[in-house]
Amino acid sequence: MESIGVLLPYPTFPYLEHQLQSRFNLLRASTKHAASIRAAVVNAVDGADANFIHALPMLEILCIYGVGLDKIDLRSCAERGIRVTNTPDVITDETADVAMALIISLLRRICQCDLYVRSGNWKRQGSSYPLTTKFSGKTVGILGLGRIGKAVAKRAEAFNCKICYHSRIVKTECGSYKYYPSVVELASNCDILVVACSLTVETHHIINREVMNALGPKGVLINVGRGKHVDEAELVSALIEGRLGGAGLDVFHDEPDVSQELFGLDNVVLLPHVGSATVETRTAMADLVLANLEAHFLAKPLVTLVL
Ligand SMILES: O=CC(=O)O
Repeated sequence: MESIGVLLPYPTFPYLEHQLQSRFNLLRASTKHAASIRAAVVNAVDGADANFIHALPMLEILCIYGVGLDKIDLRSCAERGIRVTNTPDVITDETADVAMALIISLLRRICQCDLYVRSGNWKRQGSSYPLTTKFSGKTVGILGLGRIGKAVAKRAEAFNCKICYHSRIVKTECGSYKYYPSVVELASNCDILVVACSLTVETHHIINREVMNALGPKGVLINVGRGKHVDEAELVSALIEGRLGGAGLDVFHDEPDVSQELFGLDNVVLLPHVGSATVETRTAMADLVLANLEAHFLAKPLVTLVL
């Protein structure tokens, strides 16, 4: 397959780059080589818009190194008969782990406690750190009970939490979790609201002022989905005004730009979109990309087909 042109438009995980380089004719820019590019590998954050796809007249397959489809112009792909794959399942555990880390960091003030020790304040002040908030036994509300949502629920169950959710459809296989027909009702009935749904026109800014007010001054919002699920300006106001207890965020509205006001707040934990960012998971994601590419060019069934 060394002669097959595969476009990688931006640097990525070195293992993936290396593997692509050794198996295909790896190309870095579409401009000069458009006519020889038969496959492209993109990530879920930068995506592939209509211009990107139209610039590649010979494109047969678009492999997403990630799961989110919100930055992929699926319509252009469908119109052109371009096949699309992503990397589900292998990222589920990591992303759910990060949701748990955000919850515990926020409630138990892990980042502040760490600073308390490092700064010497523990020794200087000779007093114990102020009391924090218990996680075990709380009610966790999950928005989107897909793969990641279910993995969060499973972990929270191990902490003796009660689980409730809102999804487009009732998940009959999760009968022990309480379903709420609206996000506001879900937010009114949980202590911790975890956003784990995909970003679509319907879920854009689904976490709005009303939802934040329903979650309330003791409630916390955790976002491991997409920044655009949350009205970030409203989030800043809710946190500053004390209408919302706290937020743990792995994703932001216009990342890597983060609302500056969040930096000054003590009731937030901010992560640089690292839900799936471990060596193990990124390797598994890369292997899925490679497996899909090879399957396509060997005319075998794709492993994780989107389109
Ligand atoms: O956010 C990451 C992804 O969609 O894979």
